Formats: sequence, structure tokens, C-alpha cells
Amino acid sequence: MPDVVVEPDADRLARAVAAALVARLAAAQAVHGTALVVLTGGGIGTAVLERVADLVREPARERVDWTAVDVWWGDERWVPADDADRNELGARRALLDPAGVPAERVHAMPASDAGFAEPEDAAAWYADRLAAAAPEGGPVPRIDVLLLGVGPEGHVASVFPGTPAVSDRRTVLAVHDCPKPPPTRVSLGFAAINAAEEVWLLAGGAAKAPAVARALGGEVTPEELPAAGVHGRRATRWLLDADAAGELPSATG
Ligand SMILES: O=C(O)[C@H](O)[C@@H](O)[C@H](O)[C@H](O)COP(=O)(O)O
Repeated sequence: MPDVVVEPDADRLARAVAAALVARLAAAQAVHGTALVVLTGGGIGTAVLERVADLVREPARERVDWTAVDVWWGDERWVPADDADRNELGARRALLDPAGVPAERVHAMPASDAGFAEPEDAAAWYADRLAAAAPEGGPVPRIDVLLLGVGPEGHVASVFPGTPAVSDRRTVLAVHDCPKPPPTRVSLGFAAINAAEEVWLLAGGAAKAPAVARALGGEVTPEELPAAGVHGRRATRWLLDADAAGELPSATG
């Protein structure tokens, strides 16, 4: 059963997720020496990273060794490396650069000008990188926490309802004709998403309330609403603000 946390508003949601993320990464490092996080793009994903950067600047609070954090992405837009639409650029600016994450631990998905002819080639390359990082020979390394924003129609990463990506069994996919621009992307598929130890779905705002309620209502298929197909190996957490939780039974009485 997923864990659902509701914060009063978007700012407190971002702060709460940031604090929980720092704690989760510190706990993983205490056990394994390193920690691995998969980042999401979008507004809430970037807001969380900015709040984490605030925490990093509070020396008393800093418990994460950012030189021992591996950063991967859940999806990336198929645009040039310097394009403002790149999720990677937003993450570097918000957290990775100020926190001092070493270059060799930042595993960005290829940009459209990185030398791969097609996004399919970039997806295959990223899948190989994930497999190469998996010590036990599995498809992906140990993912301590995988962050996902949620679209108003229930997409996660770049897996959209009613698209081949929902049933694709590969760990990394090329996605075309996305309803959310830019249209072409590289995205983790459920084979990678659901291999994470913990998956945190982040949603803020009333526009997300119907998708959140349908995903948690248990009456919808991943084909209809991909967020309903997300299940971490150890934990699945929904981290919401009050508006995004507005159609949950507990909120409607
Ligand atoms: O690259 C992307 O666009 C994101 O990965 C995407 O999956 C995003 O997380 C959701 O669309 C929610 O975005 P917002 O938080 O901005 O609503």
C-alpha cells in the first residue's frame, strides 16, 4: 500500500520532500557508503532540488556526502545540451553544481547534439550505462530513491497514457510525439522505475488532483494512467500538496 503524505501548499511540499530526500540519501550512505538518486524534471522536481540546496548551505544540517551521490535521470528532453528545456541543466543549476557532485557521478541522458543519430540510440546507450553500473549484473544499479513528477493525465517520466512506452519492457526508451513539449524524449520505462528501492511521486496543484485520486483509487490500469503502474521494491510514496490531494476520499469526507 503506498504511503501518502499531504503538505499544506507547494512550498511546504518542496521543503518536506527536500528534507526527506536528504535523510534518505544520508541513510543510504550510512549503510552502503554511497547513495543513488534518480531525478525528475518539471516544476516540482526542480523546486525540490532548490530546497535541498538550501539545506546543503546549512552546515549543521548537512549529513549527505555529495561527493558520494550518484545522480541519474528518469527522463530527459531530446534537445541540444545547452537548451533551457534540459532537465539536466535545471538540476545542475539548482543543486548539483552548488552541492559539488563530482562530474563522474552525474549520469545525464544524452542530448540531441551528443553524437547519437536517434533518441533510440541514446536510450540504448543509457540502458547499457545503467546495466554497467549494476554490480550484481542486473539491469540497473541499486536506486535508493527515484523521484517522479506526475502529469495532469497521470504520466510519469515520459511514459504517457495509451502509448507503447507503458508496455515496453526495456529499461530506457525513446519517446516520440509526447503531448507535453518537447515532443521527443528519452525516458526510463517501468522496468527501471519499478526496480528502485523507493519511488516517490511528487504532485502539487489542483490540476493533478484527478490523476492522483484515480491512481490511488486502484480502479485504473497503468495503460490508462501510468502513475498507477509505479511500485517501488520497498516503498512507494505519494508526496502531495493539499490541492493535489483534493479529490482523495480523505479530503472529500
Ligand atoms: O521532463 C518532464 O517533463 C518531467 O519529467 C515530467 O514527467 C514532469 O515530472 C511531469 O510532467 C510533472 O511536471 P510538473 O511538476 O512541472 O507539473
